[in-house]
Parts: sequence; C-alpha cells; structure tokens
Amino acid sequence: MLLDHVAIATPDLDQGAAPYVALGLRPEGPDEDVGTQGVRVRAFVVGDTLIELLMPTRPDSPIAGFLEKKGPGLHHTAYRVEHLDAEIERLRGEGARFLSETPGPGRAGTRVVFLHPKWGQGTLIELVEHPTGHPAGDHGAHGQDSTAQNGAAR
Ligand SMILES: CC[C@@H](C(=O)O)C(=O)SCCNC(=O)CCNC(=O)[C@H](O)C(C)(C)COP(=O)(O)OP(=O)(O)OC[C@H]1O[C@@H](n2cnc3c(N)ncnc32)[C@H](O)[C@@H]1OP(=O)(O)O
Ligand SMILES: [Co+2]
Repeated sequence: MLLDHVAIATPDLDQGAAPYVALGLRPEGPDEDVGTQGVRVRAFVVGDTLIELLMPTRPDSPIAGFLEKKGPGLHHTAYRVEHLDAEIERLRGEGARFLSETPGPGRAGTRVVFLHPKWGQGTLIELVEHPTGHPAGDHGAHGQDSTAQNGAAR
C-alpha cells in the first residue's frame, strides 16, 4: 500500500497553495472539480505522492463543514490500493467503520471510500483505486512507476 495523497482543506486555493509554491512544488495538471464531493482540487507532486488542496464549491461540501468547525488544515490521508472492493471486504472483516462501503468518484478518475475518523483514531482515512491503464494508476503522472515500488503488476 502506498500513500496516495495528503489532503488539506482551504477556503481559497491560491492562498492555500502559497506555501507549496514557495517550497518549489509543481502542480499536477489543472485544478479539478469533483462535483460529488463539492470540492475543487489542486494537487502538488511530492516525490511519488501528492499534496491535495481542497476548496469547497458549495455550502454542503464536507470541506465547507470542516472549515467552519476546525478552520484550514490537514483534512485526511489517502492510501492507494490495487483492488478497492477486495480491500473493503478485507477491512470489513477487521471491523473497520466505513462512512459508506460504496465507492464514489474521486479526482483523476479514481474510485474512493472513506473510513470514519473515530475508527481512524482521530484521522479521516481514504482508500483510492486508480483506473487501470491510467497514467496516475502507475504513478506515471508522479514521475515514478509503482510496479517497481509495489513489486507487483497492476
Ligand atoms: C477530491 C476528491 C476526493 C479525492 O479524490 O481525494 C476527496 O478527497 S473528497 C474529500 C472530501 N470528502 C469527504 O471528506 C467525504 C467524507 N467525509 C465526510 O463524510 C464528513 O466530512 C465526515 C468525516 C463524516 C465528518 O462530517 P461531520 O459533519 O463533521 O460529522 P461529525 O460532526 O459527526 O464528525 C464526526 C467526528 O469526526 C470529526 N471529524 C470530522 N472531520 C474530520 C477530519 N477530516 N479529520 C478528523 N476528524 C474529523 C468531528 O470533529 C467529529 O468528532 P467529535 O466532535 O469528537 O465527535
Ligand atoms: Co482525498
């Protein structure tokens, strides 16, 4: 399993991006709207993972609620899995508490699910499956080949 991304909530993408731009990180592609989550995303490449800045695009977005309660900052960590449905099944057997066991669309054509922050011991955890053959699925977009890191073909 690999760290897919670290997500940070911000009320404004340019403002939220300023530290990462100053650090010299480069964005991975253009900003993307993920309508089902009510967010606009700007992703920065860090080695073979990403920092994803999340800005709410509507009042009922989970990010709008988070910003209201906690303010800008770390929102979740996301882990890349090869077979999401099998991983959900496995974790169900471990007693994991999902927000929903039905995967939804994430950024860059991914399928994602979230685990409850109580189960995550105070941290919201996301599982991400990249589409087969998609450049991001083999870290191509991050500049590295995950098959070399995973030791297994996707
Ligand atoms: C860009 C698309 C996609 C991707 O491709 O990567 C994304 O990442 S989308 C990201 C945004 N979407 C989501 O976060 C979806 C899942 N989240 C949710 O459904 C909700 O945010 C939530 C986790 C259920 C929380 O909703 P909320 O209304 O705040 O519920 P509660 O008030 O009942 O909170 C329960 C409990 O959890 C604490 N909490 C909430 N959010 C977080 C968080 N991000 N990290 C840690 N803890 C969190 C909250 O404070 C409550 O704690 P207590 O007060 O102690 O009960
Ligand atoms: Co995410």
